[in-house]
Amino acid sequence: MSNRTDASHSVLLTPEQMAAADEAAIAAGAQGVDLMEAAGLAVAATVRRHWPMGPVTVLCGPGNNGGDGFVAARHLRAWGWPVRLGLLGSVDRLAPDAAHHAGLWGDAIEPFDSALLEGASVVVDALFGAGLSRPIEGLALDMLRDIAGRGLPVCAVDVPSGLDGATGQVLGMAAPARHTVTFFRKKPGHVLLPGRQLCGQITLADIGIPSQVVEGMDEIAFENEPALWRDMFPWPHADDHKYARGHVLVVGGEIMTGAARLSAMAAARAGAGLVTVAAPAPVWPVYAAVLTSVMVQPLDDASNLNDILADARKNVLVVGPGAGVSEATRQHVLAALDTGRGVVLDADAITSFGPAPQSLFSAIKGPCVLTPHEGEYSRLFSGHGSKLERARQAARQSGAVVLLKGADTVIAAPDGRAVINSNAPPTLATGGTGDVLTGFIAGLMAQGMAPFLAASAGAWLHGEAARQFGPGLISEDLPGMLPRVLRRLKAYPSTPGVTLAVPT
Ligand SMILES: NC(=O)C1=CN([C@@H]2O[C@H](COP(=O)(O)OP(=O)(O)OC[C@H]3O[C@@H](n4cnc5c(N)ncnc54)[C@H](O)[C@@H]3O)[C@@H](O)[C@H]2O)[C@@H](O)CC1
Ligand SMILES: Nc1ncnc2c1ncn2[C@@H]1O[C@H](COP(=O)(O)OP(=O)(O)O)[C@@H](O)[C@H]1O
Ligand SMILES: [K+]
Repeated sequence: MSNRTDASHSVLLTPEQMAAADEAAIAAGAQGVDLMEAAGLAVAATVRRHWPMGPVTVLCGPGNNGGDGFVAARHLRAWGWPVRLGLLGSVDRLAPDAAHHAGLWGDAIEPFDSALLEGASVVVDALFGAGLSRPIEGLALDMLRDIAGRGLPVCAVDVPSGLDGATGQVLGMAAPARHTVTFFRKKPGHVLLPGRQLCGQITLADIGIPSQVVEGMDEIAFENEPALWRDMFPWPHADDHKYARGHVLVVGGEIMTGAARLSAMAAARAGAGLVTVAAPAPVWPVYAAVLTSVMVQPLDDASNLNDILADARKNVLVVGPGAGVSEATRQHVLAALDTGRGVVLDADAITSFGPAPQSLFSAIKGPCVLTPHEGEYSRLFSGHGSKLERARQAARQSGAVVLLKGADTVIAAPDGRAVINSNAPPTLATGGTGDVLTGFIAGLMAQGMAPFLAASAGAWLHGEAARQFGPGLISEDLPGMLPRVLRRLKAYPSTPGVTLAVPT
């Protein structure tokens, strides 16, 4: 079993990449039947660890996922468990590795119908793996519905059958599992929704595939964790002064003044040396009255924004939170992008370009992060496929790092690097938390962190701050939680291995 001490375990392989990993392992001398033996043993061990001994029903499919089921059944039987096994299809049509293990099982194979579920205290779902090619139908569909309808506890092999390992979407039907055992590396579908919720607790089993088989694979995605970016995190140095830690400028709005203030406070907590809000002149006193460490400069019109931007030490510019959807916001965005400095665009800055996305994309030349939620995404982009693919397409198209928000936030860079964030609790579904995330990212970029790393780190810190706060969260609570989260981050062991930085 993996103990996750190495960042390479946050690699997510698509089913195609996993098949390539299997092939590479076999080309390097591993035997398919041995990989299957290790996989099925890991499943049996997971059942034994999490359930008291009792009647278990193993449901085997026609492919290699079913092969793992035969192995698991054999081990559980050897450990004294009462095991019933049903096969979808016939033994003589099994692929060679699965047929080998069906032979070793050498016990009754029952007809594939609901009688198999009678009296079962746990069901091992070894029908289909992560690479499912078409929607579940027929007998398999009936069986999965029956399992779900009875509320039987399930231990899934690789994925709950019906879950598409590439996208996290359900093809036809999937019965929710309490535990899912997957092999070598997780797949995007284990982390993206709704997949993540269907898997229950995930065990990542080492089945003897050497980790080097991943080297050289293109377009690998990662599950977000500190090991990926912690070594590039901008901790303050002994000889730093405030200007060395960057200066974030947040362009504030006239009506929704809270949003920019949340971003500003968040940028300051993330460690920016200085934070300024450029506040529309009529509401300048509103901002000034409640901000203390954050400075406030009055903003009259676009030309005045250029005056404010003339100070090149303002190295990261935030536009969008509470900005209003308007021509003025569009102009502020273009002025910010024109500086070539770091820019984080959120909310109204994104929506303001809904009618003319290309005019935004052509203006993006420097380091830039776009942080759309799904609604904002669909105003700028027409990407299709999984959330991972849609974020990647948007990053390629815009030339910016795109952070596509939600419970399974995806961060993608124009060069194809991608991270899926999995630590965000649903208490974040409350107004203003996105403004805070924008500020975290800007604050990290101001201290020199590259946009993709800052967005990945920002999303993790955001989720962690919410998690540690617990129930009752409102967005104002998040910046104040950051010191505690940063203390924890600092204590994280340094893990050489995979990082998100572009190799130089
Ligand atoms: N050497 C290997 O390749 C290893 C594979 N392992 C297991 O192998 C699995 C992958 O094996 P496979 O590629 O055979 O995939 P599956 O076991 O998912 O089976 C695919 C088979 O199911 C059929 N099928 C697909 N969708 C269907 C549908 N909706 N309705 C009916 N039939 C459908 C396909 O035509 C094909 O025959 C992994 O999930 C894992 O459990 C493990 O044993 C580890 C080693
Ligand atoms: N159900 C959820 N689980 C986890 N995180 C969530 C959930 N819903 C929203 N979030 C997170 O909360 C934040 C909301 O941001 P956003 O939609 O921009 O709201 P606002 O504009 O009010 O700040 C994002 O970081 C998003 O990923
Ligand atoms: K399965």
